Amino acid sequence: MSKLMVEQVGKTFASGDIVVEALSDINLRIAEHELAVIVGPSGCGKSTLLNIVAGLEQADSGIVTMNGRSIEGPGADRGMVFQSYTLFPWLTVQQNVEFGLRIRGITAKERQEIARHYIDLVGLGSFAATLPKALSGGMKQRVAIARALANKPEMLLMDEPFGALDAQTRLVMQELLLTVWEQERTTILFITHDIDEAVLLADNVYVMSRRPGRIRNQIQVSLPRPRDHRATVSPEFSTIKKEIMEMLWEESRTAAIER
Ligand SMILES: Nc1ncnc2c1ncn2[C@@H]1O[C@H](COP(=O)(O)OP(=O)(O)OP(=O)(O)O)[C@@H](O)[C@H]1O
Repeated sequence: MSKLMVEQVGKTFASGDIVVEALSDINLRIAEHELAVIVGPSGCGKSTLLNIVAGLEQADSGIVTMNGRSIEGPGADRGMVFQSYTLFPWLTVQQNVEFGLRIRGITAKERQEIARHYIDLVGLGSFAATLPKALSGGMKQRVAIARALANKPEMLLMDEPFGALDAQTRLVMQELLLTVWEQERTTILFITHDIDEAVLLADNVYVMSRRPGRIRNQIQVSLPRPRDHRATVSPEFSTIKKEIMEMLWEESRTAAIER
């Protein structure tokens, strides 16, 4: 059984006279422990799909299940990391990471230990007592990842988490995510515009069509693991990247002709 099943999902937004069909007949199956990456033209409905899986939006049609159970709303079983930094500015790194555990009533000792583990895992061991304002963008996203993982989610949902970072930091964060995933093996659904990022991270890249978004292709990335940035110079990497670029280019070109 798939960890996540999205079957024939559709979503239309209507505000006043404006009706936008964001998603149409989306079908997606993500396996347990899979690192799944979604790419697609701008506005094709990637965030809408992720928000439906997160339970923040409701699909108009179709079914979304995790572990065979229907997703009805947000839950601690799905951790989210967004592009924008979402830390509580008045809480230290440690307190931010402990936040969800505190809400769930985990004892002080236990949540300190759990938080410490994840803070160390993302390489922020010496910043536990620091407030977010003293952290760089990359460090804030490390805290966001640690905070999401501390709740031991069944799945991590990541919407362009490195999109606001400079190229160098982004690379460091991609490698960090790969290391974290190798250790924790949490199932990840990750959205990006960056094809290099998609190929470097993914077990499978799901390419969406232009709006209304559908899953156009699934491309398996069988580059050896563990991976780091050196994988990006291999001939296999270039071949997969080219294949995805051509699909996306085709989508953009058709959209331009129809406009
Ligand atoms: N709450 C909303 N109300 C009305 N329209 C919306 C809403 N959310 C999304 N849309 C529309 O649905 C379409 C898909 O948006 P979505 O943000 O999911 O796309 P995306 O692929 O994530 O875009 P991008 O790559 O540019 O971030 C867009 O046309 C957007 O304007």
